[in-house]
Amino acid sequence: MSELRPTANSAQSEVMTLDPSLKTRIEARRVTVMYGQKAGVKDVDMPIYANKVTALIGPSGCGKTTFLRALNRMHDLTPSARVTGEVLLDGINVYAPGVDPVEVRRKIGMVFQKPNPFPTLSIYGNVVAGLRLVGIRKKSILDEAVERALSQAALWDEVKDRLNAPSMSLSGGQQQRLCIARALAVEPEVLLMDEPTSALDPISTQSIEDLLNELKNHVTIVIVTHNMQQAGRVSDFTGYFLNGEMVEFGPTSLLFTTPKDKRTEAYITGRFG
Ligand SMILES: Nc1ncnc2c1ncn2[C@@H]1O[C@H](COP(=O)(O)OP(=O)(O)OP(=O)(O)O)[C@@H](O)[C@H]1O
Repeated sequence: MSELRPTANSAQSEVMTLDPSLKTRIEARRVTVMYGQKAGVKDVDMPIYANKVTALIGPSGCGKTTFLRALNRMHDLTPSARVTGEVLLDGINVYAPGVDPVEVRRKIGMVFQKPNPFPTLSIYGNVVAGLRLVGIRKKSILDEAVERALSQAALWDEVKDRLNAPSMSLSGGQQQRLCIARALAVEPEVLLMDEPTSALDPISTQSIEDLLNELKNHVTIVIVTHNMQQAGRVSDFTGYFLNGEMVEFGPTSLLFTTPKDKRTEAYITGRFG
């Protein structure tokens, strides 16, 4: 049955016929993540296009987060997890011997479900944390990075007069935008977002959703969401996962209106999941 599997190549060539200007930033090839004897995701092929938002959707436990974390080697930090297959970032396999996982995570940053600013650091201190870690000390460079990253995260105007205030003095939505600014400060190429609005109120959710549309001018975005309406609002491409497999991938507008697979159709019409 493997010839029926939606491969990155088949999905890719079809999508690129629709828009030949698309540039592939990441290509996942046969990515499998095992937790002990159990597969979290199996043989996933998927293209991630540059400066687009790609949503990963599917019912709880289908492997969305597992796949997302495979993209920037986050599973290296989970002793029970083992990843096989390839993740090509601009053509280079991030799992190849000699590739530094810390550098991979600088290029492919991550924002988590719950806002997690460093609680003992100020707003400014949070944004520059990654830059300080790599030895950048010059105040003018750090100041510039703070203004740029906070502006990109649509937080600058709200905090520019209190950059030294504790990060925990911000609202939940502002804390999440601070975490986005922290991730952007090191100028990643890709930003992975794992249900970034699930802990936020509707107004903060909307401000993050509005932000994504602007952010994709600077960075490629992959977002896990269990909210199909959100995927429809924010994403250009969508991958539908079920039982650890990627069932279907395509432009969001097509996948939501004319899904090719009966299982995708059942999910998006609410008959399942
Ligand atoms: N650290 C782990 N150890 C063992 N099994 C795990 C681990 N993390 C996830 N799993 C299993 O892998 C499968 C996929 O989980 P995953 O969290 O990726 O799904 P998900 O689609 O993101 O779910 P949700 O929408 O509920 O967050 C599930 O069966 C889950 O129980």
